[in-house]
Parts: sequence; C-alpha cells; structure tokens
Amino acid sequence: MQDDDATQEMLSLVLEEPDHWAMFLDIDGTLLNLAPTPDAIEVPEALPGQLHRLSNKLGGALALVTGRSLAYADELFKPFAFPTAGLHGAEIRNASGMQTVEATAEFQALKHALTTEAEHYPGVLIEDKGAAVAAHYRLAPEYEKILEERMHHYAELAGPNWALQLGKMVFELRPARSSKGDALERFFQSDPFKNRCPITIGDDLTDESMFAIANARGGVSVRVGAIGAPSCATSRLSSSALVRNVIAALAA
Ligand SMILES: O=P(O)(O)OC[C@H]1O[C@H](O[C@H]2O[C@H](CO)[C@@H](O)[C@H](O)[C@H]2O)[C@H](O)[C@@H](O)[C@@H]1O
Ligand SMILES: [Mg+2]
Repeated sequence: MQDDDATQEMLSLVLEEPDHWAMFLDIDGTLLNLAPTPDAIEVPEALPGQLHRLSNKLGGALALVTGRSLAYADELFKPFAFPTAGLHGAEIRNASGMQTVEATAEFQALKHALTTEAEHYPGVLIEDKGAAVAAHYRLAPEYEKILEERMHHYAELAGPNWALQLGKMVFELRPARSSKGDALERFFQSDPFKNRCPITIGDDLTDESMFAIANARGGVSVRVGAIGAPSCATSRLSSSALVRNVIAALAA
C-alpha cells in the first residue's frame, strides 16, 4: 500500500477507533525532513501542537521512538514531553518513569579517540549522544568506506554492550541492550499503550524492529521514503511531508 491508500488507511483506522490504536513515530526522516547535519533539522511550527492534540485523541498513546537522545527529542517538541524512547530504544520515558544510560569511562575515552581521528576526515561529523556516538559522512561521502572500517574497529573496542548501527549516511555505536522493537514492547507493558494495537512509522534500518512488532501484533507498519530499501513494513509513504499531512489531518 502506498501514499494515498496508506494515508487513507491510517486516517480511517484512527478516526474510527481512536481507543484501539497506539502510534509510534520516528523523528529524523519521518516527522522531520532530513537535513545536511544533525543540528540543521527544522521542526515546523505547528507540529508539536498537532502531535499533542493527536496524543490526546489517542488517550496519550503516542510515543516518539528515535535514535536521538531523549533529552534532544524533548527539546525539539517542547513544551510537550511525549512518551519517548531514545538512543534506538536504550533510553525510555514511559508510565514507569525514565530510564537513561550512562556512558562508561571507557566509552568516553573511545568517543574522544574517534573525535580526534575524525579530524583527519574533513566533513565527517561526530555526534556525541552520551551513551551513543554517531559518525556522519553526509557532507563527505568519500569517507564512507574508511569510516565503516574504523567504526567496525571501534565497535570491537567498545565490546558487547555496544552495537554498530547503520543508518542514513551515518555509522553509530549505540547501547546493544535494546532496539526500537524492544522499546515498543516496554511501552505495551503499561497504560496508556497496554492492550492497544500499534501503528509504526519510520524511515530507516533501525525502524525495522518496530515494524516487526507492529506486524506481529496485527498493527500497521509504514516505511517512509522511495521504494528500494527492503523492508518488512506493509505500507509506504514517499516523504516526511506526507507523514506530517497525516498527523495534521488526525489532529484536526
Ligand atoms: O531514529 P531517528 O529519529 O530517525 O534518528 C536517526 C538518526 O537521525 C539523525 O541523523 C540523520 O538525520 C540527520 C538530520 O536530518 C542527517 O544529517 C543524518 O545524515 C541522518 O543520519 C541523528 O543525527 C542521529 O543521532 C539519529 O540516530
Ligand atoms: Mg528516522
């Protein structure tokens, strides 16, 4: 299912039975257009309020599920503080409170070594996310191969508590203990998510684990972007703009 059909499906499902559904939304490339650098993203002025109204319609069962840190996600959508899973599922704020992850001294040293090494790769940006770190090559695609090799090396150094996460023009080291799919299961343990059916929308490899949970629970999974990348999502929306149209229509 694509664009018009996928949009129509989500609108009718949620508007007809708002008490039945829970929505799980990725941020970069899904709610927001991709930008040249991590901090260059723009949050459309109306979006935080629309998400808030939609969340109210769903009885609070709307969560952000992102590779960003929880604190960064909160900044983007303030003054609202939605239930959120950050660092690809490793951090979570749900009804049970907030769980974050601390970087160990060894991981701090690793981030320092990576940042120093990246000075030799002009245009490569290192994003320090606390217990995760991202090496972005969007501005310097010529370094993709070397960066991939080096990030495999740093992943080995980091040990089994960290995993290498591939993304859009980025290699990340993230806490290995939890994926976005695991985060969904944790949301489902308590209200307002308990006993609801998931609608998941995401654009990247990291979102596949939440699509799998949505499919297994009889829900809806939507991958954003052009057809091409293999995905277990059952529907497609070709752009973040279309995602925001769905959010606006559901919030109205
Ligand atoms: O799970 P998400 O909410 O989609 O976060 C995934 C990563 O998004 C960010 O990087 C990506 O978006 C940047 C801004 O558009 C872009 O410049 C970059 O090339 C993309 O990879 C973010 O910086 C990462 O920390 C997130 O893990
Ligand atoms: Mg994304």
